[in-house]
Amino acid sequence: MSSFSTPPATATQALSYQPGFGNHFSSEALPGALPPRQNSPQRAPYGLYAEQISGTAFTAPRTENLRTWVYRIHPSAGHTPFKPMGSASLRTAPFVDTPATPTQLRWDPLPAPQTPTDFIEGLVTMAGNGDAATQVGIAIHRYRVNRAMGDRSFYNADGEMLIVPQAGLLRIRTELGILEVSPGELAVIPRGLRMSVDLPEGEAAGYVCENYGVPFRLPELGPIGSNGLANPRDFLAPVAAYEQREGHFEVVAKFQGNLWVAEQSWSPFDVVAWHGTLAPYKYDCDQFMAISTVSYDHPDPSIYTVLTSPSPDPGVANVDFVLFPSRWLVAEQSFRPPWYHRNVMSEFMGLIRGVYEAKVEGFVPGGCSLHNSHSAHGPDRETYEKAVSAELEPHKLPDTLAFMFESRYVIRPTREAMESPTLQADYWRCWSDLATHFNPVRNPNEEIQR
Ligand SMILES: O=C(O)Cc1cc(O)ccc1O
Ligand SMILES: [Fe+2]
Repeated sequence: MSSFSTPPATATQALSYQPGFGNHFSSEALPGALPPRQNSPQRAPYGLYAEQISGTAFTAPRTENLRTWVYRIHPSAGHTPFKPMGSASLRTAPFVDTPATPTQLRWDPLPAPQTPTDFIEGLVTMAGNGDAATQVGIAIHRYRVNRAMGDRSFYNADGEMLIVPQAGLLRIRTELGILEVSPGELAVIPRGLRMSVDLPEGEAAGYVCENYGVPFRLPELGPIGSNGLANPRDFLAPVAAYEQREGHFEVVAKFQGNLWVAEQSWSPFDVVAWHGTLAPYKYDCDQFMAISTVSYDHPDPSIYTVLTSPSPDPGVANVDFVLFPSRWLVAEQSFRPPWYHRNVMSEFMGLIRGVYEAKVEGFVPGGCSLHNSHSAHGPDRETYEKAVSAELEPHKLPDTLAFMFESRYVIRPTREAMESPTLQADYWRCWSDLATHFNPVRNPNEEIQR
């Protein structure tokens, strides 16, 4: 016997969400399913089981503390013992199977899978750093998938998952409710929360940043003030949505770098009500309030930080998630694209749509690039030539959305990424034919009035 409190995965009915970043949310799919004044009453409403899921140590400071109480049909513990399960291309840090190269790297999109492949089977680890065991660093994966997870669910004890779709809608069922996430939006699934990814459009591709460190939060705004960049109210958490379904359900765990699978005879998405601060969420990148110069020069890309996972050193990120959206460029007397640079932090970039402002060609939607600590990079030749001869009128960057995972730790590519046919062998050539303009006897800038 099965019954649904929510429509099945193919339905198109709009979902409800609760707005706000880091709120203490409350949601019940049946009236009165949340105990009115305590977390763990002798008997929970409707005969439900109470269970607490914590995302930080019990004793973490209030401002950082994440935990949620769920009221569910079955407690989560009732599954068979976990058995090891292989994984095709999913890897976990530390990454030591191939030396990290200082060469600039760029990849084409992943090819379409040849066999039915779900979201977990389709994760291909590109690079990462730190060590999942000590909760430091990240792993960066890509996915290209064509099969719904259906009655297979997944939780990741190694880190939270920032999912950045590039193509295809994701319908993510979680214990706390359902998120639908389109290209141009992102989703964050907290460490340990069970989820299942279905594909209403049949296939999907995108990127995942698995964050072993402290959970993503909004960056400080400093002198920007109390508004701007990603505004808290644009983050959306789901509402409680439970399934009461019996059958054969798999729970896949990612634990210390390995996948494990257990079985149970009921859907893990059986939470009827919940309240708390630990919640999955989504964000529409088109809501990002971009701030930049209205006078001169190109600001550091940290001005486009959406979310940050801090490291113990103030201002230095385990990982920042940075967006490069469509926006107006108005800088006067300035070289407007990103400058040439060597960054102590390491930069992994992806492209959702359009053309990235520093690369005329070769960096395509679904592709990615890696410029590691102190590896020199910047605009390709054509971008440079256009930028130095451009009329500096106000100019709107046409529809585009690129992003960067920037980390203080060197981002080591995996052996699979280095041996992949998608690796562009000639990427380095985009800078090799930059012309020399130097002329020691004539400085045309002397003719320009400042
Ligand atoms: O390398 C890149 O393209 C990312 C980047 C963008 C920018 O505007 C300034 C610095 C930077 O690293
Ligand atoms: Fe850069």
